[in-house]
Amino acid sequence: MQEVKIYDTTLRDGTQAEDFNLSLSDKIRIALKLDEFGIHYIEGGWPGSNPKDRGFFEEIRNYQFKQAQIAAFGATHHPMKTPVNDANLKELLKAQTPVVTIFGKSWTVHVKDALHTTLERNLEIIRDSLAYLRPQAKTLFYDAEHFFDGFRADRDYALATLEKAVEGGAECLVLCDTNGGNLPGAIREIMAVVKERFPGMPLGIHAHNDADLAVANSLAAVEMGAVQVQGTFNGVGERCGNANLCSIIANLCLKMNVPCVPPEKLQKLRETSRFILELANVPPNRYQPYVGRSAFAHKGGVHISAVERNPRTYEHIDPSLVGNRRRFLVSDLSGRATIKRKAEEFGINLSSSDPVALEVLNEIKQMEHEGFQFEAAEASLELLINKAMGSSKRYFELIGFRVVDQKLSEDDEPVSEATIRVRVGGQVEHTAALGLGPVNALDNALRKALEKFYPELREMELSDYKVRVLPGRDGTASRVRVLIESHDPRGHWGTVGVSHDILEASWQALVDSVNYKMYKDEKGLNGES
Ligand SMILES: CC(=O)SCCNC(=O)CCNC(=O)[C@H](O)C(C)(C)COP(=O)(O)OP(=O)(O)OC[C@H]1O[C@@H](n2cnc3c(N)ncnc32)[C@H](O)[C@@H]1OP(=O)(O)O
Ligand SMILES: CC(=O)C(=O)O
Repeated sequence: MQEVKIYDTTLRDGTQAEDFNLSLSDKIRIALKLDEFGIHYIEGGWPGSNPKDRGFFEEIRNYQFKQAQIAAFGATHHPMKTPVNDANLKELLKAQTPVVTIFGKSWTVHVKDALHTTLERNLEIIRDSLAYLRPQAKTLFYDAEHFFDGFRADRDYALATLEKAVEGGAECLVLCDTNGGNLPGAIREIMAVVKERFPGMPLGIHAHNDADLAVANSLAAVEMGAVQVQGTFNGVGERCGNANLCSIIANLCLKMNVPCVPPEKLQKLRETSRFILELANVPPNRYQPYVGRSAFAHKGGVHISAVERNPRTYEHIDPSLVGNRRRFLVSDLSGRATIKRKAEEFGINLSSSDPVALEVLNEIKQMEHEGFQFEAAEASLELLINKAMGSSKRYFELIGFRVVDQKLSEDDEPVSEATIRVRVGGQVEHTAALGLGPVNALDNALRKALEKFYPELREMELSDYKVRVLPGRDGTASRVRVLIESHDPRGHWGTVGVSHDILEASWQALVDSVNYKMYKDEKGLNGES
């Protein structure tokens, strides 16, 4: 199949997503990352829209790109203006990008109701806008907004808009499913008509995800001969998003054998996806196909037992091809094979026929029934398996703790204070500490008591603390589950506690976290549990 060029619009259409915002320097860093990954075109923004986007185009000129070409995006000229006096078109040229992309109206409803002009005038606008840009634009693309909806409403008119774009000098006609409501069958049928009408003209696709079909529609367009696919990393974009390039690129390379990015770059897919989310401060979707944390996570005991024997039984590709990894989750859906596999991951030799494996399995099932969850608390799980194997070490013993929360008046912030007594070896340590809230006070007091014996605890920090009220009892009498995530310079790990008492649940998770830190340091492990 013919090579498909990937046109990334994360920096433009991506930023039209709710809660997805990028600074100018984020945009530059993402553009460089996309270039490194092997993307062909990077749409940097709309220079006629705002100073940040104009700043982007000024600054990006100072960087050398390996193969990516930067595109500036904008609309055809305003109906009441001519191309020469249209500020938007002028800004597009001032951006001095190797690629200019403009969108125009294909749908009669849009021409009349959104643009407030006549069908005839819109045809002129399209042709004249492109013709004005043509002499100065090295590469000129035309995004036919709402093309599929427009075609269904008035096929001849929609095709006439493309004629005008070709007359104006467009080098690629990018057909857009702007409202994201079309089905792959419609994309195929309409692409077939356009292909016949414009033989030899490169076609592209720009699909939105409102019917959850943007990826399928983009791939259908490629099957019909599209040579350019527009989309965004992680599928961010206006409303429900744009076609997700992570899935499109992986599917083109691994399922359709269509060359798009260099094969060796595919292993950077997950890293690139994460990099962009990190800069936008958006939490990753763990269920995202190919690149999500759960994309190759196996939970059902039957699945794990089979994947152990042959990964192909429950994996559609080798996760390493896209830079992801296989994970085995322990839960009340596990079997002995899961425990054996998990123990192996922790460097513990435990056969699935060993009675300890069954003992651990039953204990986990009982604990999960009580509200524990080990998927995000693998450090607690590792300690539990060690204990069952008789190889756990007790680093300290609690003699007792007391936590006091005092609010002296309505206007005062509450003050939390914890006192704790622990025994380490033969020595008893008695300390007190204040904190921002009772859990923090308890954490501070415990560390203060232990740091004298275990100075490495100073480099450990809690990075996340989550409380979840478990169903079953009413209101404040409910059981709660506390999940704590901790880290040190070498890794991070999760621990869990469950109780009717939020402090007790926090204490359990806290103790596991401290014990795990000392255990992993002793074993020379990096964490990541
Ligand atoms: C399908 C897409 O995703 S297209 C990209 C959408 N992205 C954005 O809108 C983000 C950037 N947009 C902006 O910064 C602003 O909307 C601007 C600068 C472009 C325009 O701002 P304003 O001039 O204040 O207009 P406003 O946003 O209120 O309305 C849009 C204008 O664009 C016009 N317009 C819309 N599409 C087109 C088009 N294809 N060609 C020419 N004009 C168009 C509308 O008719 C309207 O002008 P009017 O009010 O004079 O009739
Ligand atoms: C051009 C564009 O962003 C769209 O039609 O969705």
